[in-house]
Amino acid sequence: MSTPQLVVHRDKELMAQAAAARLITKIVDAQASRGYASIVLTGGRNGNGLLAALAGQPARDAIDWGRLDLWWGDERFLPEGDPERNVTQAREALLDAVPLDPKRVHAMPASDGLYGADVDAAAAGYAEELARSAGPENHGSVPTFDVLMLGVGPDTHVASLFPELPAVRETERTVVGVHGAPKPPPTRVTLTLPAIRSAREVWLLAAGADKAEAAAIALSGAGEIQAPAAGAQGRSRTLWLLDAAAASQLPRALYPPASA
Ligand SMILES: O=C1O[C@H](COP(=O)(O)O)[C@@H](O)[C@H](O)[C@H]1O
Repeated sequence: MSTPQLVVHRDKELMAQAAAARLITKIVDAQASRGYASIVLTGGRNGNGLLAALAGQPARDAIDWGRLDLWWGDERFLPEGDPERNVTQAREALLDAVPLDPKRVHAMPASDGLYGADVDAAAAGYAEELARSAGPENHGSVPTFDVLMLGVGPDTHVASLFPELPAVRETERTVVGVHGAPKPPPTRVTLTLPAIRSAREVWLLAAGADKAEAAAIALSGAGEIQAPAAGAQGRSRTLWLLDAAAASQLPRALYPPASA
């Protein structure tokens, strides 16, 4: 696993713009080298902020949207089209405005979908969908994600892995149902830490003063059961993208030499 690298931006607007530019470059590079890119989206304020910033960048046209696989790190288990669903918010922020191939947009199941209200069956179904897209080099579990993005909650949760809940302890399955999440809605679907750690690059997005304590805890050697963000690492790179407010409680030793 990779050691976390930090980039601190002046404020959340600049962070969203810079992260969007970084993502465009990653996608274009992956498409140039192997024909397609595979990205995992996150919900929450920072994830949606990045997508909205990307929607406004002229360089978005450099992406071949039809050769982009989109997956989700987690989903709030609600009916299709519910405004609180991460996919609904992502569609509004960006996805409805670009020519994606619908077959490559892998939304997590809704609570009125194929699996009805059975969140554990929905999680198993998404795990199967991931496995079907995996190649031999992936050992049959999940495809190679070029970039997997995660918002960081004020309690250090990432995806729907909340401190101390069973999902963050999962070591075998790639996707699980979450019951009793402390943040509404209580029922969710989430990738597990093993699935997250299969990504080439993991980017953690944290902007705002309410994320400062979480960032400091996760980056100061906390355990992943107590601080799930601490366990989110990519195989090649783990990148924390912060604004100054979210970085304000970091130990000085961690502060990156060049901040923008
Ligand atoms: O509920 C969720 O929260 C986290 C963090 O959201 P934020 O608004 O505090 O940035 C998000 O990453 C996750 O996808 C979402 O389901």
